[in-house]
This record gives sequence, C-alpha cells and structure tokens, in this order.
Amino acid sequence: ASDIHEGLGLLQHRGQDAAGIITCGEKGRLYQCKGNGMVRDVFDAQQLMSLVGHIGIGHVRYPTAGSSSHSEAQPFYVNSPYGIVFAHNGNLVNAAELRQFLDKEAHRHVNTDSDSELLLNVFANNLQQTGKFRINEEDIFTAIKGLYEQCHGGYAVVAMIAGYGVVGFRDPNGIRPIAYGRRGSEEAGYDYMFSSESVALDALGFRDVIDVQPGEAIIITRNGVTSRQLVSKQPFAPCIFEYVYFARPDSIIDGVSVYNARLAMGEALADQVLRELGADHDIDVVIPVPDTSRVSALQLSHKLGRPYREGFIKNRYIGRTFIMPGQHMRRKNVRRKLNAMALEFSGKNVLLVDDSIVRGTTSREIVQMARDVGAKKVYFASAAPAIRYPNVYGIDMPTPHELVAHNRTTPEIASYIGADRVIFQELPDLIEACRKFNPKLTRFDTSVFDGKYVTGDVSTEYLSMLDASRNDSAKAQRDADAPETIGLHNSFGAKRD
Ligand SMILES: O=P(O)(O)OC[C@H]1O[C@H](OP(=O)(O)OP(=O)(O)O)[C@H](O)[C@@H]1O
Ligand SMILES: NC(=O)CC[C@H](N)C(=O)O
Ligand SMILES: [Mg+2]
Repeated sequence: ASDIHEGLGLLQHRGQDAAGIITCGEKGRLYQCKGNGMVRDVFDAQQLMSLVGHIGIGHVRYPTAGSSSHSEAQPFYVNSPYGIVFAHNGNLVNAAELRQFLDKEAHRHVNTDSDSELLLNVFANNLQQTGKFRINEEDIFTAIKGLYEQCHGGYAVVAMIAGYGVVGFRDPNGIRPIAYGRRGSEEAGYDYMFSSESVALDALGFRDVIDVQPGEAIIITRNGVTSRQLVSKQPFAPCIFEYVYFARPDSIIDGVSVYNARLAMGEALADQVLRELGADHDIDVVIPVPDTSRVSALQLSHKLGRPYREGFIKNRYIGRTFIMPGQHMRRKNVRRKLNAMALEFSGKNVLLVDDSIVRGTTSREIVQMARDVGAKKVYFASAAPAIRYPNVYGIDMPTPHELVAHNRTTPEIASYIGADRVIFQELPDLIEACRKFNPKLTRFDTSVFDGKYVTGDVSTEYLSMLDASRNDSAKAQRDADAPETIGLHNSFGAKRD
C-alpha cells in the first residue's frame, strides 16, 4: 500500500477529485480505502497500515462520466467471479449500450453512473462465461478480447483478481497511456508495477519500463509476466493532449518524453509567432502561465531571443484548475493560484505563453492581471491549436459551447480574453513536435482540434447526450440534487469535503 500510495501522489495531477487503494492480503482477502479528495485527504498513516498484502491497485479520479459521488471513487469491486477489483482511466463512448446489455442480458447489477463500473462488469461477465472453478491466463485473455469488441472509447485499466494477480490492458487504439516496470525485490525475484505515467515507476525505482501496447493485455502473477496481443490492425492513436497538458513533463509516454515534446512545441510556436507578428515584432518579454506551459515558454523565448521571466508566481498549495469540476471553482482558483508581479509587467509588451486555451478561464483572468499591473501590450500564445470539439476519451471537455474557440475566430478569441493578439500553434506543427521523438507513431487522437474521433463511432446523438448531461450546469444540478450520495461506499475514514 505504501508504494501504491506514493505512486498515486505522483499521479495526483491526473485526478484531484477522489482517490482509492485496494490491496489483497492473506487468503485472498481484500482491503479498501477510498473516497473523495486528494491523496493527502483520503489516506492517513493508520489506514495505510491496515491495507495489508503484497498486491494491490490504486486510482486517482478526474470524473468524465457519472457524478462526483463518493461511491464512484475507484477502484471498484465485484465479488463474482473470483473477486475482482478494477481501476480505469479513460471514458467509454458506448456506456448507454453497455448498461442495457448488463441489465437485460448479463443480469448484473450496476450501482452507480460510472462508466468504469460498466467496464468492470463486462470484464467480470466475460470471465464468468468461462465457467471455471479456478481461473487461468487463457480465460483472462479471452475475457479481455471479448471486452475489446464490446467496449468502445479510451481505456487504460488495472484489475486485480483476488489471490491471483494483476492485469493491465489498454484500448485497441491506445488512446490512454499505461506502462509497467520491474524492480529487484528485497526477498526474491521482482516487484512489478503498472502506471498511467512512467514518472511513478521511475520515482519508485521500477526499471525496464515498457508501454502496454494498444489492444494488448499483461498478466502479472506470482509466477511472472505473460502478455498477449489481443487485437491488431487498429490505428494506434495516443491522446495528444497528454503531451500538451495532462501528463507530467518527466514522464515518457509511448517512447516520447513529454518534456522533449513540450520543448519542441515551444520551438514551433516561436516560428508561428514570427510568422504572425514578423521579425520586427515588439515583444519585450516572454512570460509563462505556470505550471504546464513553462517548458514550452522557455524554449520559445530562446528561439525568439527575448528574455524569459517568471512574472506569475504560483501558489504551490493549489492544484490544477482546468480539471476542477465547476466553472465557479475554476475561476476562483485561477486568482488564488497565480499572482502577477508588477516589476515584470510594468510598461512592457509581454508575450504570455500557455500550453492550451480551453474554456478561456485562465487566459481571461491572466490577461486582466497582466494589465492590472501595468503591461503595455499583452500577446497570448498557445502551444496547442484552438480547441473546438469535445473530448470523449477521458479529458472532461464534453460541451462545445463551453470552449472559448467554439464558433469564434482567432481575433474573436483575442477580444474575449482581452488580449491584443492570440497566436495558436498549427495542428501539423503540434503533431510533429510529438512524433519526431518516435517516428513509429504515425497518428494521434487530435479530436479536440479537428473533430475526428479515432474510434470512428462517435455519433452526433452521443455528442448531444454528452453535452446535455455533462455541461457545467447539468453537473452542478446533479450534485445539488444528491449531495450526500454514499451508495455502497462507506466514507468512514475518508475526510468529507
Ligand atoms: O482555458 P482554460 O479552461 O483555463 O484551460 C487551460 C488552462 O488550464 C490548465 O492549467 P491548470 O491550472 O489546470 O494546470 P497547470 O498548473 O498544470 O498549468 C492549462 O495548463 C491552461 O493553463
Ligand atoms: N479520469 C478518469 O480516469 C475517469 C474514469 C471514469 N470515466 C470516471 O469518470 O470515473
Ligand atoms: Mg495551466
């Protein structure tokens, strides 16, 4: 549990709403602690001590489906067959159909609105079909192969089967990341760990890190590692937004260092700035919007030959604002998180650099803050192109009309956020900035920029349903209607927020 806990701390930037760990101790007994909150809120030393055993899984949640209820904190558990616990990163696009199937055909009870609980039950149902008293690897591969046909969307999964081992698998397009590594054990042999990002493996001393391939499944038991490629010939299209914003810079995902990709984005963005403003531009200083844009902004400033200055100071105790659940909370937190120093802005033409402009919450506040402390001109450059389409694979951008670039031209965006000029990276340049470090990657999921969904089955009906059920006011209404939902989860021990 202590390793998993540390790993979750290193993945905190991927989900701030809920956290959980389930371990498996002697006689296949499971031990659980989960609830809403950050890792530091959900676990204390005593709880960690009571999570006994040598195998386990954990999760940090950033909801993309269902509600923010405690009962949707992961990992999820089902007792049959064998006792399975399950953690999922991503989002399913055919959840409604799966819910029907589980109800009408598989006769499995699903207790929440989480898509991850559906995925678990499809897996459990497929395992059940094999009808064995004791499970074996072939059965697990068969179950996952079936799941790959049934479940559409983005999913990286770790599952634990009580007393047996841990399984990791990744959707057939490899949209969401997952890797595993090994570490010499104090006793004998190796410890193994899966992680969404290599940073957790790296920091905990796990080496020989391998990315799980799209459509592959890996089973780790006492006897070692078995892998199987279960689906092939699907386009491998990892989510490009991992490189832009989501992942930590010190992670390497699918052979591409996130840090290197961000440097390259900054370099390409400098060229774009020069194309748009000309070589005789009047930028005095380049200022990043902390945290994520720092790496790109630094490289951009080098290429532009203008100084890089930390004009915004970040409060280290405030998390990420974009992944917060409501607009009110996001807006309030931008000012809590960032403060502008007059001495870097006063009387200067500044180029603010951010990794992306999504809802415009950050950029609008930031531009105003820069002006309040005396900036002369405020240019705003984004290392990602304009985001105009919803994400359906695990980044919570469900609603086009909440996106500042939706139905707006670049000058209109500039006027909305109050900047003198906005400069966006071009999509081919963003793709090249990531692809150049691993030419084997021929494709990415770039749907938020171009509206092309790699799974090919994202209908307009689905997008309208997503918009209606997950826009900010629908989410707020749902949480207001059922603020105390506990469901099957007893939140004892996890602090309530
Ligand atoms: O246009 P918006 O809707 O404001 O979203 C974009 C902003 O949100 C993210 O920052 P966030 O504060 O989440 O995290 P960071 O500290 O990693 O940059 C991102 O880095 C942008 O700054
Ligand atoms: N960020 C995630 O991994 C989300 C998982 C799942 N879709 C949920 O909403 O709980
Ligand atoms: Mg940011």
